[in-house]
Amino acid sequence: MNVKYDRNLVVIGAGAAGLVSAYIAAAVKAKVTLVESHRMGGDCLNYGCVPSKALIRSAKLAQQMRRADHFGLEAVDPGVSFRKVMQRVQEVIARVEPHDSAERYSALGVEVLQGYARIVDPHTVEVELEDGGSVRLRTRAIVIATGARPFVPPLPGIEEVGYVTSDTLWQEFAELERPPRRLLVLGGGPIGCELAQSFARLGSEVTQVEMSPQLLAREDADAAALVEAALKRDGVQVLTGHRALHCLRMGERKFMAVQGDSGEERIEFDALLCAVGRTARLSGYGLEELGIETGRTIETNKYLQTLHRNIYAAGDVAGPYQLTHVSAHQAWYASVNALFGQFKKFKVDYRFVPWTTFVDPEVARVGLNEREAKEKAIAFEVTRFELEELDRAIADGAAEGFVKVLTPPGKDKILGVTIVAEHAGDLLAEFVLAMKHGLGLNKILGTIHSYPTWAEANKYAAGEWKRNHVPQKLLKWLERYHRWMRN
Ligand SMILES: Cc1cc2nc3c(=O)[nH]c(=O)nc-3n(C[C@H](O)[C@H](O)[C@H](O)COP(=O)(O)OP(=O)(O)OC[C@H]3O[C@@H](n4cnc5c(N)ncnc54)[C@H](O)[C@@H]3O)c2cc1C
Ligand SMILES: NC(=O)c1ccc[n+]([C@@H]2O[C@H](COP(=O)([O-])OP(=O)(O)OC[C@H]3O[C@@H](n4cnc5c(N)ncnc54)[C@H](O)[C@@H]3O)[C@@H](O)[C@H]2O)c1
Repeated sequence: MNVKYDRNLVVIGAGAAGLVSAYIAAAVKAKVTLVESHRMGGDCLNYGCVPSKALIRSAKLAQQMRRADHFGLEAVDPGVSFRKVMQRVQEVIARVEPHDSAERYSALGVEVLQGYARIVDPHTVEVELEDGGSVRLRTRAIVIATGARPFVPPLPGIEEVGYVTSDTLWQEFAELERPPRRLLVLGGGPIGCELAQSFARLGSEVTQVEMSPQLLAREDADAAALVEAALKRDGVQVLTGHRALHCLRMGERKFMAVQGDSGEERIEFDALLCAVGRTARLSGYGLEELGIETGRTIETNKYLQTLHRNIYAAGDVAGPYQLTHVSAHQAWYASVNALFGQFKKFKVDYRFVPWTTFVDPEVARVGLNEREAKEKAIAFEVTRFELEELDRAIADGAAEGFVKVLTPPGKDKILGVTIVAEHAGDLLAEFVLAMKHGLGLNKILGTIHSYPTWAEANKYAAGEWKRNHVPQKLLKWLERYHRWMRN
């Protein structure tokens, strides 16, 4: 049978994964349609990375103003107008928006449809258009990039007390002149930590509840301990090892009951922020009807293909990471495999995925940390360089943190790096490049780093490794040689 399609690719969802998938398809001259039901740019631009980083910037400045006396200036009360801070957040979104806009993508050759997409059969996508009516698109391949939404735990009483999530807080708090007086942050992951610190710095009394024994449960204990200390310094009351039980409303007063080692306690709050993870969007657009398997995310093979081999998934809906740059990375595989898979397919490569949590100091990681190396029974050595030794960190008044590198015993190959530092996310890039291209610590040590920069910390970590691995026999021999030269 000779089947004809009107399109090579339909991409559902215009967040990081969908935008990049459509971009690549258009760049290689495929006929591609991108469907978005809500806002172009998805979570990252509208509710995630961009607004949170804009808020973090204002919060950091407020804290620096309070600490100005550490720099020989007069410490001042920043006099926060929260409404203006939130206005700036929206301005930042507006500045970034054109990068993800329908106009830009149309100009790149992508057909952009505003509407809700549903997969009717493996080659047909029906779109309920925003401005009325619907269209049916016949396509060779589909990329599902529908993202994730905040998970709200089914705690008894939570609906009665009310809550915000990363999806709603930007709107709900927009008009507040002051940030909520008592903010309860549920969750000690990246969202909880970034926002708890920011709100504390902007003037809220923040209590953060996390059921794991440490914040940022995926990171090593030494990194998490520095984050906890930093949050506490900013006034956050950190309750790790505490599980939320239920919420309670008494008139205007709102409480959460939490269970810790020392029993149950009640925390009173004015606003509750739920940051206990994000769940993939899996229903309402055809997955069930087509029998596409889902667990926490859409199940795919290593080529990002679903059960139906012409339907691919990328981004938060595919997992296992929930990061913008991983969504973009997966998008390359999904779109290239969808368009050229009949010639060659590529397995998605997760070996060198970096990530940064933008607390102050930042926590950045690539590859293994100690916790994972132990879990996987991988032999490793640890090399640490402390930032209190770094000239630039001292000059900047931020000499707190470390660069920690894991290597196989006796070898300079980099297995993984954790950095806790003011600019950890940027510092990490050198190690990501090194790991990706098989460069060891000797190569980093042999590279000139300008003085005085934060990047020197990477070189000093490599230097630390070298010092610990100088062959002792050779040193003894050199000592004898120099003695002989003196005589
Ligand atoms: C507060 C916060 C801070 C974050 N900070 C960072 C950070 O600093 N760095 C980082 O890397 N990541 C960060 N993230 C995570 C990052 O935002 C996500 O990993 C990323 O946005 C995922 O992109 P995506 O394309 O998979 O999904 P999304 O951005 O969620 O896009 C999916 C899109 O699909 C649309 N859609 C869904 N169903 C349909 C349908 N049936 N028809 C049409 N359209 C549909 C949705 O409307 C949505 O726009 C943060 C997230 C949050 C919440
Ligand atoms: N800088 C970044 O890259 C960045 C920033 C924000 C978000 N993100 C992405 O968004 C994802 C979601 O972030 P998140 O912080 O919402 O989720 P998360 O899953 O990373 O962390 C949620 C935390 O909430 C805790 N928790 C769950 N239920 C609880 C309960 N009932 N009581 C107490 N604690 C409870 C969990 O133990 C966990 O530590 C992240 O995994 C990340 O991929 C990335």
